[in-house]
Amino acid sequence: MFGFKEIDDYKSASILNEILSDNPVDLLNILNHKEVAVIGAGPSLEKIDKIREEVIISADGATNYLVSKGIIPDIIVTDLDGIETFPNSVYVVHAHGNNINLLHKVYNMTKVIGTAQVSPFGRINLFGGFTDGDRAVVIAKKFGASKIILYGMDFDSNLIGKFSKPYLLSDVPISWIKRNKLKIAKEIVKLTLEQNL
Ligand SMILES: Nc1ncnc2c1ncn2[C@@H]1O[C@H](COP(=O)(O)OP(=O)(O)OP(=O)(O)O)[C@@H](O)[C@H]1O
Ligand SMILES: Nc1nc2c(c(=O)[nH]1)N=C(CO)CN2
Ligand SMILES: [Mg+2]
Repeated sequence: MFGFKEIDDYKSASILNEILSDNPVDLLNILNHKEVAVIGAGPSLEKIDKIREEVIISADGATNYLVSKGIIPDIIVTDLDGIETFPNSVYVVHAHGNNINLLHKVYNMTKVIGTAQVSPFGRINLFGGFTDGDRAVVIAKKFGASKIILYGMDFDSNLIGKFSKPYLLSDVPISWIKRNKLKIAKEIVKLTLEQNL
């Protein structure tokens, strides 16, 4: 559907594997039995009033807005094209065929877990999920969150939120690719939140 090339996904994952050091981050310790807020970069992001949950996970571009408001996420899930500020959070960095040129951003991070959409190897994990937002939900669920609350997750919107990419000055009409990415994200979030594991 999107024309992503598996060989490029492997290339990106291999480079990330080389960049990462053995630096175990215990996601279970952060997330198990916790109430978790997952923050996306939809247009409603700027309307967030208060985040009451114990743990905050931001999805890529949403991080820039949160940090500008003085909110430092505990965990940042990113494919590197939205994030432009690097607080001392735990990062879950996703390598794929279209972000090889952005992997240098990992040098700005100290606590990093690598993921990719290929079979796991070395320091590369495969937790599931597709976009940064739904992967954040999958991770929260996998590592034992007791409750997951979504903010800025506007899957049916006709707009891409302006914090999605650093170069956007306002919300913009949704592209074909983003609409279809959000469709997949919505389905994964629904199925993940329905799970009673
Ligand atoms: N209307 C929306 N616009 C942008 N993001 C949205 C929207 N609704 C929900 N989101 C969620 O917010 C997350 C963070 O947004 P961002 O655009 O930075 O994500 P991304 O997954 O890195 O996307 P991309 O593939 O464009 O790099 C998305 O992954 C998505 O799950
Ligand atoms: N190669 C490639 N893989 C992806 C991409 C992408 O843009 N390129 N976007 C994703 C969800 O945002 C998930 N996976
Ligand atoms: Mg991104």
